[in-house]
Amino acid sequence: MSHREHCVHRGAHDDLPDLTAEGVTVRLGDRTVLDGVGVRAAGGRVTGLLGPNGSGKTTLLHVLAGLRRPDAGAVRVGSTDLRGLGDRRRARTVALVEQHAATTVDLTVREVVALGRLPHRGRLGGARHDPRGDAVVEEVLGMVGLSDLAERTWGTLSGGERQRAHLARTLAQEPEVLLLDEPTNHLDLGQQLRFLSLVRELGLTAVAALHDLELAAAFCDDVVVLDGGRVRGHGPVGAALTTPLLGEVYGVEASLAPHPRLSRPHLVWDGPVEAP
Ligand SMILES: Nc1ncnc2c1ncn2[C@@H]1O[C@H](COP(=O)(O)OP(=O)(O)OP(=O)(O)O)[C@@H](O)[C@H]1O
Repeated sequence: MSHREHCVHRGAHDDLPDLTAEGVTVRLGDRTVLDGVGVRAAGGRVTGLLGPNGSGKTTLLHVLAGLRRPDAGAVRVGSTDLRGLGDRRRARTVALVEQHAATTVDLTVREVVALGRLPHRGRLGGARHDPRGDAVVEEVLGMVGLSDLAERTWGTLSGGERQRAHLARTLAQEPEVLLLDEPTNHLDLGQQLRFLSLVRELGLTAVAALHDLELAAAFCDDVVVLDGGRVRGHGPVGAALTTPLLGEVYGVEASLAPHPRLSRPHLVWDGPVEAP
């Protein structure tokens, strides 16, 4: 059963919602970190959030997740404004796999993943009530390939296993939109490819901040390129990642070329842009 099918709040024939941000501005101290950012992450597609260090990716993800209130602008999932949702409803709508999520080392993997069920727990006669909780936890552990490690304590996991456990905890929330902040940091190449393949297979509306443009070209349907808190490029990978844009934003001579064997683009770079 796919993750999409087991989400009871979504009918089998419903389209997945778009995530849209309009005019999002965030000021921190005397700096404008996001400046009128407009983004549309299309339902069921994987959108890469790109941009150099400090361009505003993490700040935008926090706004998209409803964890940071922007100074101006709004975020919607479908037609629902995130500002109108309480914490529990919001957590069932949009969920973020954070870059440096802290976790208590003594918890087992299963207990960590079960934390994702908190927004689904109601109260029945004073007791916590989540009739589907155990089944969902088992299912998402299986999806990320951690069923065999479910009883291991957090402190004993490798970096790649922790990334997958964080993803499983987020999937246990059963969000409609999945946000990921640098999910492949610290993973070896094989783990990077498996992790992003898994994200694609989920079929959710997903937004992933990525530094690796080759991974973005390979796994994303669309990209948003931020620079200095503004959107510099937005659209399908092949149309958005142009040589002039890569030169202006990243200061590199690079272009997308057809992959020699696969029907997808890959990134070819020559080096830094020559100084004029
Ligand atoms: N509390 C703060 N006060 C002032 N400036 C801040 C604060 N937090 C972040 N910033 C600045 O906001 C800008 C955007 O930061 P953000 O972490 O969103 O960028 P990023 O694109 O995710 O960066 P990286 O790729 O390096 O992780 C940076 O210049 C950062 O220094």
